[in-house]
Amino acid sequence: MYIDTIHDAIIGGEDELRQQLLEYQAILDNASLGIIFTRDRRFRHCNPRFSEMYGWPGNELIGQSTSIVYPSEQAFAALSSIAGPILGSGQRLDTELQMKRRDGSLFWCRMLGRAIDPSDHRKGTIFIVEDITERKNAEQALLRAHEELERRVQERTAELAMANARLHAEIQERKLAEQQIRYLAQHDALTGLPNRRLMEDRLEQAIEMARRHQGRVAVLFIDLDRFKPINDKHGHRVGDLLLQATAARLRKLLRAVDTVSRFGGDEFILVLPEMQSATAAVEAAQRVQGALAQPYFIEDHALSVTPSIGISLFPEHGQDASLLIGCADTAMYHAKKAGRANVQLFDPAMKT
Ligand SMILES: Nc1nc2c(ncn2[C@@H]2O[C@H](COP(=O)(O)OP(=O)(O)OP(=O)(O)O)[C@@H](O)[C@H]2O)c(=O)[nH]1
Repeated sequence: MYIDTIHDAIIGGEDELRQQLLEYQAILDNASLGIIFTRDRRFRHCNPRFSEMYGWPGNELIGQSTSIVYPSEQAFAALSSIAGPILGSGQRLDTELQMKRRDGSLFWCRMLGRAIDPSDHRKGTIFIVEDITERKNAEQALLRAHEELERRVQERTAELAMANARLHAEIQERKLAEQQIRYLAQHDALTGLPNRRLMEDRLEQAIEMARRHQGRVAVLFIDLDRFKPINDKHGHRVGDLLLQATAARLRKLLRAVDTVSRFGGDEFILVLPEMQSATAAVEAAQRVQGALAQPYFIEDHALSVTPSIGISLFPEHGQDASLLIGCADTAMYHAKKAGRANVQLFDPAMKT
């Protein structure tokens, strides 16, 4: 069909020119890319591949406005505003855009354009068009797959962060539980004071330290006098409150290095490291006695209870915790025998 046009265009019938035109025509007819010539934004010429790509058979596009293959007037205007300056300056237009087939369906194109003579736009423009729908679809599928992957990674990261937070919380809970168990194993439930086991540990440590520095440790064994009648008269509950109040008073008297513990029942043991002398230990015991002898006001009852206190000293009375506790107990027993409410320093003669 294009052959006729070329025949018409050949004036003079020079064989060489005719041959050249036939060759160009063959290129256009067989190109796998769509090729068009436009002038004044109208189709002047389009090759079979272009007609096939856009669904316009034969010469139907020739003479029509090029806007007919754009999805909308706006899309056409947008492309024109980009293409105008590029083509006018002699550069090659290279763009990707959606175009419209005759049946209204859209497809993706790569469009290359160049003015035939940039200095004279009336000479028209040549456009080469490639259908890149498959590549675009593949790109979009890849993009969607990438987005999906990104979403899953984020989801998984969030899940892991939550699992991590749960794990941390569990570890924290377990640590707290362990701390609580350790605390309960080392403290007296009623008064919150260190229990016998913890006191013995601390006493061993104090002995070790004193041994290294040629120091002295005092052990004060305190037993409340006639505590049983308070229980009997006011009830066990008041007795408990009195034991708690006693513990609070003892705590107040002590230095940071000292340990006050509940040994059991109405018995308390004080471990006083860094003791200068036996006299200093006796004075400390007397201060304890004075503080405990003050009346207690518990649930409208004014209660008085005195302590009997026995003292032993490291290194004079024993080399380990159990010996020192035994000596302090013996001294306390002597305080009871001496009429209660007094302080006794251990003397080996007490054991005989
Ligand atoms: N309320 C209360 N009483 C307790 C607790 N533990 C032991 N007791 C009581 O404390 C009393 C201790 O009595 P003892 O030390 O033997 O005798 P006491 O009456 O203090 O007399 P002396 O020590 O000889 O002066 C007993 O009646 C125990 O039942 C406790 O946790 N709470």
